[in-house]
Amino acid sequence: MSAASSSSLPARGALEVPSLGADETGAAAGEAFRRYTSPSLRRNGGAGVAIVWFRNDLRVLDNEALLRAWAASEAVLPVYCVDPRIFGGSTHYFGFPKTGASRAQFLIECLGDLKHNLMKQGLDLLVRHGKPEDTLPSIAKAVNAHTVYAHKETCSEEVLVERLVRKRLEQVVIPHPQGGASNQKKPRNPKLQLIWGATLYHIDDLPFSVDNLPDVYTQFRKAVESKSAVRNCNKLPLVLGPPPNSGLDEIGGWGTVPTLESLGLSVTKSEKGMHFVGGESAALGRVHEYFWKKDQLKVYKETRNGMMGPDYSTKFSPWLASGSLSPRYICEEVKRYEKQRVANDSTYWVLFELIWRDYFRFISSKYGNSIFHLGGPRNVVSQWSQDQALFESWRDGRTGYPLIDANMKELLATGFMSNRGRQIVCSFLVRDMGIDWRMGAEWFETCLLDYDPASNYGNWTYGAGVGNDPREDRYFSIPKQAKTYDPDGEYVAYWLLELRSLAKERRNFPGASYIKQVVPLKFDGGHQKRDQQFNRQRRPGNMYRRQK
Ligand SMILES: Cc1cc2nc3c(=O)[nH]c(=O)nc-3n(C[C@H](O)[C@H](O)[C@H](O)COP(=O)(O)OP(=O)(O)OC[C@H]3O[C@@H](n4cnc5c(N)ncnc54)[C@H](O)[C@@H]3O)c2cc1C
Ligand SMILES: Nc1ncnc2c1ncn2[C@@H]1O[C@H](COP(=O)(O)OP(=O)(O)OP(=O)(O)O)[C@@H](O)[C@H]1O
Repeated sequence: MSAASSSSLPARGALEVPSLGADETGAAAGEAFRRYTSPSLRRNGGAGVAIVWFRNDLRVLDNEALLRAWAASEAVLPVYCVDPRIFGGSTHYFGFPKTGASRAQFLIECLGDLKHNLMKQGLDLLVRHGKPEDTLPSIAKAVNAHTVYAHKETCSEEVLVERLVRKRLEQVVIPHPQGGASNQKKPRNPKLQLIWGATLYHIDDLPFSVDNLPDVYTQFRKAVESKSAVRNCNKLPLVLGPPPNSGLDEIGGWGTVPTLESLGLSVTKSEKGMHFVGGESAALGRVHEYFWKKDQLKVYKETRNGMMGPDYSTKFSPWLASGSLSPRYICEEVKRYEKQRVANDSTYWVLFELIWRDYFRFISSKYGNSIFHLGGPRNVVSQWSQDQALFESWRDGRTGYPLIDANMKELLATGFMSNRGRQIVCSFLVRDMGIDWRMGAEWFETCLLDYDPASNYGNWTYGAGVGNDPREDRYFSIPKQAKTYDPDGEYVAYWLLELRSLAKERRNFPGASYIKQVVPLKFDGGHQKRDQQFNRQRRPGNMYRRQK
């Protein structure tokens, strides 16, 4: 399938995703909220104050932590901690910025929109700069919160923070709220209540324990599709307010959503490509735009391997990663579309891809830190280089291969790259350059708007041939990929101006008209045969050995 036509991106100026504008976006979000509001929902005897600690779940719709807090209390306090480890820290091995400026900007927009949507529900968002384990206990003490509700994460950095928050909350003492049974009225500690909510399929509904998760994706998918059901989205009451009426002044009021400058970051808005608008409203707007307005869902499977413009794929990933969009909401919209318009392979395929996302999330739980280690979950031993000059030529889009360079420039300029592009640049870095795959993964961690540890490291370990599934060990031939997915060189000429004047068939093969190639390709002709030969050579026991 070739890439979408260049007419889908203007030659100058970035295209907003969604491209609806504020009014239409607001209307689409409002309509979604109306559909999911149930006026008959009532608090069920809740007492006292509950805190919602927002993490990667920056939404109001289908946010179970928020709803559980509402049901269990008389007043809800939503809190977000601007964690210096996330906004100021570095990646683990190679010290790149933990969160690049583009993603920070996207998250700031998510927070602004979350605050807005919470206010519409009679609440607000308390924003604090600091580590959750330092800030949440003092907030809990000030408002006498009996519980902190939050979504459960799976990777060790986030799990460590959960552990620290729990421990520090145990050191806080609060009085018991009025009205409980008399034997429960002694002072107590706020509890941390963690809720599973990032995946399409709930972890409790899997037909196996996470430790017994199949290592082959297809087995996982078939099992959940046949034996599990996706839960319904949680309905919202008419209002979620009020917030607590005392204690907030003591801790300095609601605080403000940070700006890029306040985080010591700056970003130059790209003149090209896509500009993603952060926030739950934009996310709901994008679902409306892609499914209903542009009616793209029915052709998704045919277009999804494209590289140009907003509509070859859903572009839901940045909102899914920040939690501004619930995968269950997407699923319900797919079902609604299938009823009202058409059901075909394409409508199903979006769910197929969302199951990949689930799969990597569960894999991160099963395999723990090994998804971040050089040998990956299978502990594969191999020779890797950390050649800085080669890595930088990849990072900056100066390899001499237009398809690689265009993709890397898109990533740098916009924080996004297509799935096709990601597979190609990953294969090039690890197979043709022989560079330590973690350098690539960490650079993606810095740049991607949709960075998600499980999906990023899961896909990189697959691409590097060290993933949990030994059969996933593929070499992507650059000439073959260029001919198939960018036959007229539209994509490379969009990102590399110097190629525009060349004949279409030469843009991906410019020879001396373009910069010198930094490495030869492992295989550059007779692609099919060579690809297979390469894969055979890399099987364990030859280039790869398994560690005993
Ligand atoms: C090396 C590499 C690194 C990646 N890093 C990330 C990452 O950090 N975060 C991330 O969300 N995705 C990552 N992906 C997966 C995939 O490239 C993106 O999810 C996808 O390109 C996002 O665009 P989209 O929303 O238009 O996807 P669509 O094609 O519209 O797919 C719909 C949704 O399905 C999910 N999905 C699709 N493909 C995958 C996949 N291979 N793995 C997991 N989920 C998938 C995503 O949530 C996506 O939004 C990576 C892929 C590779 C090869
Ligand atoms: N959310 C995350 N994003 C990126 N990396 C993560 C995340 N969670 C955990 N990691 C990585 O998991 C690894 C955990 O490191 P840690 O030192 O705790 O354990 P380890 O297994 O001994 O690893 P190492 O020996 O490589 O340091 C690190 O590579 C860390 O960066």
